[in-house]
Amino acid sequence: MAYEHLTPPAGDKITIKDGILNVPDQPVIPFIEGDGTGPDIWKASQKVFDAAVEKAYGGKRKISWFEVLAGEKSYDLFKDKVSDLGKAWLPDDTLKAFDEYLVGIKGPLTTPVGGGIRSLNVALRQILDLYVCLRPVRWFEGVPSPVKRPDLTDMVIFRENTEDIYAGIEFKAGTDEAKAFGAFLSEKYPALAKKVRFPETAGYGVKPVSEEGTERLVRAAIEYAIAEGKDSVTLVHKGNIMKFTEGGFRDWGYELAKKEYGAVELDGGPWCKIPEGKRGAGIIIKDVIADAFLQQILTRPAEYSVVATLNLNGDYISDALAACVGGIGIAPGGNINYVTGHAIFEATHGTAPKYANLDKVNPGSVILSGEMMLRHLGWTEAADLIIKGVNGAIGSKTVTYDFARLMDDAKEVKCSEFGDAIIKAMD
Ligand SMILES: NC(=O)C1=CN([C@@H]2O[C@H](COP(=O)(O)OP(=O)(O)OC[C@H]3O[C@@H](n4cnc5c(N)ncnc54)[C@H](OP(=O)(O)O)[C@@H]3O)[C@@H](O)[C@H]2O)C=CC1
Ligand SMILES: O=C(O)CCC(=O)C(=O)O
Ligand SMILES: [Mg+2]
Repeated sequence: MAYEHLTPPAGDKITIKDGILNVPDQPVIPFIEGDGTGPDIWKASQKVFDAAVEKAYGGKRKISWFEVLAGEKSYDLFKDKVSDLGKAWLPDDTLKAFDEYLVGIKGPLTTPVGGGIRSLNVALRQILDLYVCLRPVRWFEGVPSPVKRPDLTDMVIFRENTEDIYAGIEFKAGTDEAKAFGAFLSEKYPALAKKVRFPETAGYGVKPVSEEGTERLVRAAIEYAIAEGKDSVTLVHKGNIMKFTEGGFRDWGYELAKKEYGAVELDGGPWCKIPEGKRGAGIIIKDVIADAFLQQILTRPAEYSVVATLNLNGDYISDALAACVGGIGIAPGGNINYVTGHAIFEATHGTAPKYANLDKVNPGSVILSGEMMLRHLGWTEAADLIIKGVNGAIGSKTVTYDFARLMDDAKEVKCSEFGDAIIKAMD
């Protein structure tokens, strides 16, 4: 099927075979600029990516950027041209491009609170089945932080990205759907229906969490720990209260570690360890209840390394951990399906609308998301240059407002200037 409104640029497709990506020298990479501060951030970031690739490969490799639309820019363009407004927010062309070219990157997209459209960010993850939301959290020397030892925080979050209460199965209070759901409960499960304190005015949410969904997420986390030489994978859940969803996540996670990696219980369990002679020998699989985890990331961060968790917990944990190492101005991520090869890299933060078009915010999260993307593609030299550039810019205290307000003697620069400082520091 041809594109309806888009024309792809010259370049080649990234493909996957037996789980290994094949990356041409001029890959077409679709991107969404994003809403709010997205355009400012994207402009600064793209310049950094191109500079890093040019410097690393001297013209032998080059990204062929393919702008695809979603969010407000798309809606404004297509709202009068389509009968289904959902397709104005997220056109089929955009989905086709991410599907066809496998790996892409995006800026943040707005989601209204309460009513209005459901999250386009979540829709992209669900439609492309990007089951891992990978969010590394590390401290860059010199970044101001509210904790005493930010250097002790070095974690990688594997957030399940397709299930949980986050999937958006909800019934609004007072609607026929909510009434039907309440009636179904009363009829089939009268004891449970009694637990709904105010049935006449209750809205409902459904929280699907499956064995398959848990297994593929936990498998990805353990594989990462093996590949990167990490010593533990921690399952973070609220399984004491939500026994068959969050508790299921914990139990299925441990079972997978035993079944596929031969992990054996330590001191009667449930913690377990992959024994000598097996792939991943020495890795400990442990678990912690989510509320305790949120205080321990402040009090004992060094005890955690790879973290596997459910969708909503992962959302909260991402921002909390990002704050420990300097805030969401510098918190990258990637949404990945390791089987099909589909991936969309994106920052942890949102559109920060009050700063839109001021050329003010920190582009660091999208720049580091691009760094993750380049590393994911095997373009390690370009990725390393971005890290060198970020370290150099921060080291010289040339930073955006979010860092500058917490640093002594910093030179506050604009979003675009921070990108330029990163490029300069690549030399
Ligand atoms: N994946 C995505 O596309 C995401 C989209 N969203 C959406 O974004 C919208 C706004 O959400 P909101 O809750 O305000 O969260 P945001 O992450 O957009 O912003 C919250 C605050 O975080 C700080 N911040 C955010 N981005 C940056 C940056 N690049 N540099 C420096 N500081 C930054 C600012 O703090 P300060 O005020 O202290 O300067 C900002 O006010 C919502 O519609 C939400 O749904 C949210 C998260 C992810
Ligand atoms: O989709 C959104 O608007 C918010 C998503 C979010 O906060 C996240 O994925 O971290
Ligand atoms: Mg979030």
